[in-house]
Amino acid sequence: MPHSPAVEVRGLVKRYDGRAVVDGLDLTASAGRVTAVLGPNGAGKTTTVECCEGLRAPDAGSVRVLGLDPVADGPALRPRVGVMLQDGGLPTGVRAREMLDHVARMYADPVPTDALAARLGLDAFARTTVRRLSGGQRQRLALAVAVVGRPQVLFLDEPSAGMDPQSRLAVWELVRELRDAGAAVVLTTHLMEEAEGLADHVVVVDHGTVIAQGSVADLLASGTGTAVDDDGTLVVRVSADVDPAGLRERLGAGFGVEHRSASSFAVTGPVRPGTVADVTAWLAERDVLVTRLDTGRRTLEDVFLDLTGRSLR
Ligand SMILES: Nc1ncnc2c1ncn2[C@@H]1O[C@H](COP(=O)(O)OP(=O)(O)OP(=O)(O)O)[C@@H](O)[C@H]1O
Repeated sequence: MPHSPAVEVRGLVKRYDGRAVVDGLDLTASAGRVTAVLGPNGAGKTTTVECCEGLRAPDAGSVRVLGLDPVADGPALRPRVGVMLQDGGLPTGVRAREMLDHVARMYADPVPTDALAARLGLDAFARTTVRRLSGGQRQRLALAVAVVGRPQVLFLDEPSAGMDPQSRLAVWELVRELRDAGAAVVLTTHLMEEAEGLADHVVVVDHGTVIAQGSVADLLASGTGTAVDDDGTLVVRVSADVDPAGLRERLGAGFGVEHRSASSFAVTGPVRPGTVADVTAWLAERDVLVTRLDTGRRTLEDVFLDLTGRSLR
């Protein structure tokens, strides 16, 4: 089997108004693998993917998809590449199912649309025009349109953004199947859970360039944070919102406590069995139930924040 990468980006530069929003970016994606591109808002992910899709021409560097130039060889690539744009990118006056059937007719060997519509739950809004679809429904239709031609390369820009949990699971299952069938899947996402669950290879982009890459396991192992060997993170999910600030005093010096959401907080520091006991006792005194405890394992989100910092873009 030939092993040239399905997508190969070298030294990509894209400027807007003289500002390089993609600045010497390298990216490789292979057949039969899901490559997830992560990065803060404005990092240059969509611009990079749009250059791969032939929607934007690079200012410098090279982009090859299946060995071809996405701009110059667009007509040759179109039947072999599936694209799901961030805003759906579908014409708004067409009914959902007509849209899918119309696109399917353009391919020699499309996926049967009845089955595809059923598994992505399109039947419930088959006769609704794209304009009237909810955000998540539009995303599901856009995904169906992207995959109906059995693409060898599939670009998904934030595929599950705005989707309910049921749809997200259906999308993940479909992406895994396509990957297992040999497609090269490139997806951008802000969902760390999506990257952890789907990606064979993760590329972290910031300020238009790649700042880290590898498998999820590689990235978790290569933690760049300040944690010393002895330190760990205890992520605590709770049944009721609780301000964990007082817990810091209880745990003493060397511990940090971070409120993450209404139902979770994280304790960082030299986490020991006694620490877990202290945390649960402190919560019990407040009549708050622990619904989940994760110990000792940095998450992809921890790594991502270490790499890209905490300032808003
Ligand atoms: N057509 C355009 N004209 C001018 N600036 C643009 C254009 N398209 C994108 N940009 C800018 O390029 C930068 C990168 O945008 P891009 O959409 O690639 O980021 P992203 O990583 O996909 O971000 P997000 O996570 O928010 O989707 C941003 O600062 C954006 O404002």
